[in-house]
Parts: sequence; structure tokens; C-alpha cells
Amino acid sequence: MRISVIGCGYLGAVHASAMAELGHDVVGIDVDERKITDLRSGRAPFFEPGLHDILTSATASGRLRFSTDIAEAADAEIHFIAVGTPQSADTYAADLRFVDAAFEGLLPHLADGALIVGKSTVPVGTAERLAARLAEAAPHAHLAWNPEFLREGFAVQDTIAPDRLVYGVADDRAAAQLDQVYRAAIEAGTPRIVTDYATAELVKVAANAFLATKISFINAMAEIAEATGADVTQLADAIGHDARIGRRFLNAGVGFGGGCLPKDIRAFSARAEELGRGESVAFLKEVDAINLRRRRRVVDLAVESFGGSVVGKRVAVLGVTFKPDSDDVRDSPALDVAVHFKGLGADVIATDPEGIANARARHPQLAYTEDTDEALRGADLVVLVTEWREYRNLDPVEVGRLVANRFVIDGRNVLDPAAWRAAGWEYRGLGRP
Ligand SMILES: NC(=O)C1=CN([C@@H]2O[C@H](COP(=O)(O)OP(=O)(O)OC[C@H]3O[C@@H](n4cnc5c(N)ncnc54)[C@H](O)[C@@H]3O)[C@@H](O)[C@H]2O)C=CC1
Ligand SMILES: O=C(O)[C@H]1O[C@H](OP(=O)(O)OP(=O)(O)OC[C@H]2O[C@@H](n3ccc(=O)[nH]c3=O)[C@H](O)[C@@H]2O)[C@H](O)[C@@H](O)[C@@H]1O
Repeated sequence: MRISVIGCGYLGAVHASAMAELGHDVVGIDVDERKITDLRSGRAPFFEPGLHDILTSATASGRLRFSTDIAEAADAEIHFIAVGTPQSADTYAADLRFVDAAFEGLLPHLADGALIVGKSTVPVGTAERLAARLAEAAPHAHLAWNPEFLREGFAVQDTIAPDRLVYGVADDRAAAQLDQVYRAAIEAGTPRIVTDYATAELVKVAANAFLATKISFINAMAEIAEATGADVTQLADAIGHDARIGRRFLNAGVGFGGGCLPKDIRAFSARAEELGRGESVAFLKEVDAINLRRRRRVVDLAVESFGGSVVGKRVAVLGVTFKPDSDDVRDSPALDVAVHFKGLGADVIATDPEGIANARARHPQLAYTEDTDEALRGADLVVLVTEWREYRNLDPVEVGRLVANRFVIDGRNVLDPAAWRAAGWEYRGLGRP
């Protein structure tokens, strides 16, 4: 099929490349010229495992091209909107400016029977509003909402083989067109839920709200564990054996960040309040508060251990991205911890395999190095805040030879406390004795 993807960020660049990989003829559109120049030359504008391969094979095959001119989308039968929906600074509601601009930009270029498909995460009610506008401005086209559930770090495989497909549609024709787009996944047995706009929009925010709640639940248990000497990691293993609970997303630590979970739960709360149902999701404010407290806890542990102050202490911060296998530092707990240490007068040096350029752009006041050993050399404290494989696999004996003081705070509970203590380290985890 002929497809356009409007917005080529973390979601759109992967979606465009994956659709071309599946055999569709795709044009990716973005207002950011630098991104489009990169994509045109087969360079992924961000780090995502597997993206480079499908991007280069699809551009070489001629099935994938990129442009800053939305008129180039005019040929497409299906237009995916994948632009950002960031948090508004004042209300925390989703800022729909980019979605509205992309939608309005498409209106003059819609072929007969064209389908606009929203992928961006939006407040419930957005699709209905856009469908009403479409009926008036371009009645020969129609609209569907098809939320995206990919995870950064696994974005390519999640796009090609998703857990499920959700179509919010107003007619059967839209569902049939989407079936053609996703034929490969459907033939492979991917479950598909065809529903109305409101349900589709809500499925997306409900899924992210549930995941955030699960993480904050285990982090709340970590707080109780800290008050009692219990071990939250064993607790998670034990409750996780219950298939009704499940072990995934029960890793306690510095909590969730990124361009989605934090902003999505806040936008959901804001939308529920607009609907007069704020109390139904009031717990999400607690989920957010627990999450933010855990970032602070790492710093408090250090201050406590150093007898009240970290001024002048050399702190090696391992990780700046919000999760491993991504270069994304949006609302990153790791970066927040680094900034907080710096604010308290510590001599911070942060390292990360992929995230330094993005971190430096946001927080130029921090010192960075790409060399893990350089970060560790002379440290009074090592803080692991993003569980990249290379940090999980650090050898406590070797690291012990580099640092000035053997003190580690494991903000992701991924190190083996016994091995680190045996190598002479003071080990502190979150919610671990
Ligand atoms: N990043 C992720 O893993 C996932 C993101 N989402 C949702 O997808 C949406 C996009 O998120 P990201 O890709 O992370 O954001 P992003 O900020 O990485 O990308 C958005 C892109 O849209 C472009 N853009 C803005 N206005 C435009 C316009 N009028 N025309 C063309 N391009 C325009 C921007 O230049 C940028 O490249 C958000 O609603 C997000 O919540 C959903 C699932 C996964
Ligand atoms: O809407 C989105 O953009 C996406 O948001 C999340 O995906 P993502 O943000 O890429 O990352 P996750 O793997 O969900 O991790 C989010 C954060 O939670 C943290 N986390 C995760 C799991 C856990 O047990 N504990 C924990 O603290 C991670 O470190 C990370 O900071 C969802 O998992 C995706 O399904 C969704 O599509």
C-alpha cells in the first residue's frame, strides 16, 4: 500500500521504516530538516537497535523516502500521524498543537477514500473532534485511531510483531484498510481489537497508566522494605510467581521516566478532570509522587552515608538515559539524579553508552565521559541508574581498583550485593537491606 507517516521521531521513523520493510511504499514527513537529511542518507536520527538495518535496506529498495514537504504525501492511501503530544507546561494536559498542525496540513492533500490514522497518544475525545472536522473539510476521506504500544529499545520488533493491534474506527472500510497494512502480523496470529474511537484512545492511556502503577506499586513496597529491613527484590520474585500478578514491571529502583509514561499519566489525569471524573484516576497522582520520590531517595542515601553532605564528593553516575538500549533522556530518572547531586555540590561525572549527546544538550553543566573507567577513576561514590548491560556486568574487584572509595548505590537493583560486599564495597540498593 502507499503510506505516509507524518512525524519521524522515535515512533514515526521506526513505523515508516518497518512499514517499508513489510513491503509497503512509504514516505516519511517531518518538519525537522536535520532529521529528514539524516533519514534520507540512511542515518537513524537516534539510537534504536535494528533501526539502521531496516532503514538502509528500505531506502535502498526505493520503498522508503523522506521529505519535509507534506505535499509529497498526496499519493498515499493511508496517512499515519505520529507527531509528538508533549506535556503542556502549565496544566500537564497533552499539547495537541502538533497533531492539529499535521492533520490540517494533510487536508489539502487527501486522495479519494484516503484514511488518516492517528498513532500519537492523545486524550480521549480527540479522534471524534478530528473526525467532525474531516467530515466538513474533506468528506471524501476518513479517520481511524490506531494507538502504538512499542517500547524503545525493542521498537523494531514491537512494530513488526506487535502484541496486539487496536483499531478505533467509525466504519468497516477503515478496518479493512488497516488489515491490509498489518496483513503480515494478522496472518502471524496477532490479536486485533476493532472498536470505537474513544475505546481505542483509552486503551493506550490505560495500558501506560497500568504499567506506571505496577512500577510505583513495587517502589512503594521498596519504601516499606526500607523501613523494615525486608528485600523488595525477593518480594517481587515471590509475588511475581503468581500468574495473576506476573514478575514483569516489578523491578524496583529509581522508577519510570521517558517521553511517555510520566507525561501520559499526567495527561490522563488532566483529561479525567475535564470530564468531571478526576477522582476515578486520582491514584495516578500518587503513582507519580511515589515515582519522583525514588529519584530523591538515591541522593538521600548518599547524603546520609557521607554524614550529611556530598559537597566535593566525586560521584560517578552510570547511565543517563531513561532505560538501556535507547539514547532517550526525556524525563530520565538517571539524569535527574545526576543533576540533583550536582545541585548539592557534588563533583559529578556521568557516563552512558548512547545518551551523552542528548544529555549534554539538556544539561551542559554536567561533566560527561564516554569512557566508563574514566568516570569510575577516583570516585567517592558510584551510582548505577540505568541498567545497561556493561554496568550490570561490572566486576567489583576491578572497579574497586579504580575508585577512591568503595561505595556503590544500585539504583536499579541489578548488581549482586554479595559479590560487591565480598569485594570490600559498601553496597546500597533501593528497598534492599
Ligand atoms: N516514543 C515511543 O516509544 C512511543 C511514542 N508514542 C507516542 O507517539 C507520539 C510521538 O512520540 P515520539 O516519536 O516519541 O516523539 P518525537 O518527539 O520523537 O517525534 C515527534 C516528531 O514529530 C515531528 N513533528 C512535529 N510537528 C510536525 C508536523 N506538523 N509535521 C510533521 N512532523 C512534525 C517532530 O519534528 C518530531 O520529529 C507521542 O504521542 C507519543 O506519546 C506512542 C508509543 C511509543
Ligand atoms: O507509550 C509509549 O511510548 C510506550 O511507553 C512504554 O515504553 P517505554 O517508555 O519505551 O519504556 P518501558 O520499557 O515501559 O520503561 C519505562 C520506564 O519504566 C522503568 N521501569 C520499567 C520496568 C520496571 O519494572 N521498572 C522500571 O522502573 C524503565 O526503567 C523506564 O524508565 C510502554 O512500555 C510502551 O508499551 C508504550 O508504547
